Amino acid sequence: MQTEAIVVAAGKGTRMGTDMKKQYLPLAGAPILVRTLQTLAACPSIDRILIVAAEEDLDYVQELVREHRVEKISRIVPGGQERQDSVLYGIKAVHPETEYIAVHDAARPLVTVDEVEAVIETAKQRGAGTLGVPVKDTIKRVERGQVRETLPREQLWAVHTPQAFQREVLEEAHRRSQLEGGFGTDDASLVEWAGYPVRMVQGSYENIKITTPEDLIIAETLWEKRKG
Ligand SMILES: Nc1ccn([C@@H]2O[C@H](COP(=O)(O)OP(=O)(O)OP(=O)(O)O)[C@@H](O)[C@H]2O)c(=O)n1
Ligand SMILES: C[C@](O)(CO)[C@H](O)COP(=O)(O)O
Repeated sequence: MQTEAIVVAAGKGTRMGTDMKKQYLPLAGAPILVRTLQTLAACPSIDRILIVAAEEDLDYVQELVREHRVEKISRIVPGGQERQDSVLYGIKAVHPETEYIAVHDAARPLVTVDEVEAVIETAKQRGAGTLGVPVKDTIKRVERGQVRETLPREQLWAVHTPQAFQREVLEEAHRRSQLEGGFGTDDASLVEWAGYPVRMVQGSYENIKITTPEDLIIAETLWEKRKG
């Protein structure tokens, strides 16, 4: 059962507001993308890693992989306008023998090997799984500044990556989304929309997505704490 990881790294990092795209900023001395790739490469269940990067960054990413001796990299392919497009281009480029695909954000470098392994195992057992954590805040739905409702927190989870799927399930969800105009900020939502069940795997609150400048400070602190 071969598993390929698709690492999406083709975003612009607009909310970070730095000149350098956030996936290339250093986290404890190495680029965030490299930190993410190193963890995935250490996962026994992952056979290959495909990187999706912006067209203009393809040579730079190739150089990063070489310089940091990242293992298991199969291909580096250009991404698209939205995250969903980048994942689709990745799916189209996976190795023909791939049976399971784990999609992961380059911007989540704090994921652990155990978390990745747990999600892939879930995909193998149940077809589709995502990491996530129960929300800690009370969540309200707001329209034009007016609170409309307070959602039942016991049912709400914040969703992380990786998200892992049987290859055919992910392919069908993306194909149908493209044909019927479906849009999702994650892959699990496309798979749900296509009618497949998705299992939630509880992960860690540390698996943050580096999105705004304070996330980088938090990530540095967590990284240092792990080093002991
Ligand atoms: N067209 C896109 C958009 C996003 N991503 C990737 O998807 C992950 C999650 O996206 P996000 O954190 O929102 O990154 P950006 O889109 O870069 O951020 P922003 O919305 O602030 O521009 C990131 O690893 C990002 O590089 C991608 O591969 N292709
Ligand atoms: C996939 C994701 O990281 C799950 O939380 C998230 O949906 C990405 O969203 P973004 O708008 O691209 O940051």
